[in-house]
Amino acid sequence: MNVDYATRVTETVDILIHADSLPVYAHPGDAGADLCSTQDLVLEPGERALVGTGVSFALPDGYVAFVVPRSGLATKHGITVVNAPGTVDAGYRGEVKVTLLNTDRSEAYRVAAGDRIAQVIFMQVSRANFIEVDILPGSDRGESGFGSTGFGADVKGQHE
Ligand SMILES: O=c1ccn([C@H]2C[C@H](O)[C@@H](COP(=O)(O)OP(=O)(O)OP(=O)(O)O)O2)c(=O)[nH]1
Ligand SMILES: [Mg+2]
Repeated sequence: MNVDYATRVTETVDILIHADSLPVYAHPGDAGADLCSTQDLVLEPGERALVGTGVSFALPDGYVAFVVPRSGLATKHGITVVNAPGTVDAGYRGEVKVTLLNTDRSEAYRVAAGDRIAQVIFMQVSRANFIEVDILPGSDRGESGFGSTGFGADVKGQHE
């Protein structure tokens, strides 16, 4: 099928923001907008730090912002976000901060103010209306989990 990507509509949502510098979508269609550090710091091997971004949001009700690592920093330098995905609640009005961790065993990592340290993804979420029952409905998987289907190419329990 021939899809004309130019005619596809990208859905956007208005996000109220207070920011030193706006998060940046590096390419059209990117899911994540990069967040920048407000501070200079050095992360020694194994060290973590709470890093400011200078950004605060008033998210629409029913939305969440997830703070997630940048793959380049992770792959090249072992820099990740400890609690990924960091959850920014719709009601939170404080500065969005990033708990960076240097997982590298030998190399320190230097962050300069203005560096893009993580990215933020906006998503709609459902809140649960918990309905207590005595017995849960059955399912194929049941209580199997934690590797129950194996790890090779063959999937245990697979059916037509
Ligand atoms: O990576 C993150 C994660 C959270 N937050 C902010 C926004 C979020 O709404 C608030 C609380 O986050 P969370 O609920 O994950 O932390 P908690 O340890 O449960 O704190 P609290 O008791 O305040 O809910 O902290 C960030 O700025 N960055
Ligand atoms: Mg919480």
